[in-house]
Amino acid sequence: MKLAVLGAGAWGTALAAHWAPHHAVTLWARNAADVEAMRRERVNARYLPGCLLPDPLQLTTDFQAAVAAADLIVVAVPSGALRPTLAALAAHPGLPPVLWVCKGFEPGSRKLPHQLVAELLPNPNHTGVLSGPSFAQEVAHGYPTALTLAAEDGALARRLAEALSSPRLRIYAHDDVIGVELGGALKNVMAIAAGVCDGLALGHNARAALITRGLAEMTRLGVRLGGHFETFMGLSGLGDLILTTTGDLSRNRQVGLRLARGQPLDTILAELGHVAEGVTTAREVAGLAAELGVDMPITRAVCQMLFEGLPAARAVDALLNREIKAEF
Ligand SMILES: NC(=O)C1=CN([C@@H]2O[C@H](COP(=O)(O)OP(=O)(O)OC[C@H]3O[C@@H](n4cnc5c(N)ncnc54)[C@H](O)[C@@H]3O)[C@@H](O)[C@H]2O)C=CC1
Ligand SMILES: O=C(CO)COP(=O)(O)O
Repeated sequence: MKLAVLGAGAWGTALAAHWAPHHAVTLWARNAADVEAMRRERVNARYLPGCLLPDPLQLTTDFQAAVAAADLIVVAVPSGALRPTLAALAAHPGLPPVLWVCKGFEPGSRKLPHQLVAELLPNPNHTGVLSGPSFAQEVAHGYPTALTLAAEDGALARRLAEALSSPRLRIYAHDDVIGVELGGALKNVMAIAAGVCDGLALGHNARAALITRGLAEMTRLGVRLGGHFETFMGLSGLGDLILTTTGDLSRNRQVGLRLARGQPLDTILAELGHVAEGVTTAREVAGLAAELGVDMPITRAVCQMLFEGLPAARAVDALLNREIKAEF
């Protein structure tokens, strides 16, 4: 298969490097100097240091050429950059199937990726989402990983899951696009909360409680928005929640760990040097939940810490001392 991976951050680079031995892969980046450096050094020093880029992997800044040659497009830019990337794709005649891998809402519009795809692409039926527990560094190094690929068209999901799986990357097919997208977006907010929990050294009990109640909160909103309950128990829900609430490679968890130390958000994001989708997603989700009357106390607490300067310890006290209620 001829793949064009659009976006050369940590995740786009890792996927392109992983697939390069199995497919003809071109990785597109918008920055010419970055592409030049990657060609020369065979490493993406800024976003994925320490992972060698396989020789067959092609690197380009020529968007049109990358798209024209592809029979599958994988959009790997953050949610905030999805709209312009889809708009550029939409101008292209005879577009092949398109997958996206971002995990978040469009900042400001409260829209999920599939809603932007429906708005902008001529053939939204020919599209899908790839998500699940997958740190870029581990995929790039060939560590075993399992993902979910969801498309409205079940046959397309199955065909692409088979084509993109490798001996170290097992991809399951699914048809619940909304549920898969929501799991990936909402777990980022919970990863921030878990970072706070561990940054304050609140113990294993607290973290287990947070993960469990976080899953309840994700599922409550997710089902209300049309996702299937069982999707939240799968790889793209619980799987990714476990990974990013416990794994220090998670940038969202890192945001929480630093919030617990009292660092201001601007400093945290500047030092991170990568996107942490949970920050914008928390704001979008809190607004959406309030509008729909869905109770999301952990998300609210994350927003108060991120945007209203609520000290982490006070947010924890407030969460623990809410009115007692039934678990289910
Ligand atoms: N890093 C990871 O382990 C994983 C990340 N993801 C998701 O993948 C998406 C991308 O994440 P990362 O690659 O890790 O982010 P990153 O912060 O490592 O890199 C972001 C990349 O997007 C590029 N970019 C930003 N705006 C752009 C635009 N308008 N046009 C073209 N390129 C643009 C940047 O130049 C940079 O190369 C996020 O939604 C993230 O949640 C999903 C699974 C794993
Ligand atoms: O989504 C991810 C792994 O599945 C990566 O999480 P972070 O964006 O928090 O690093």
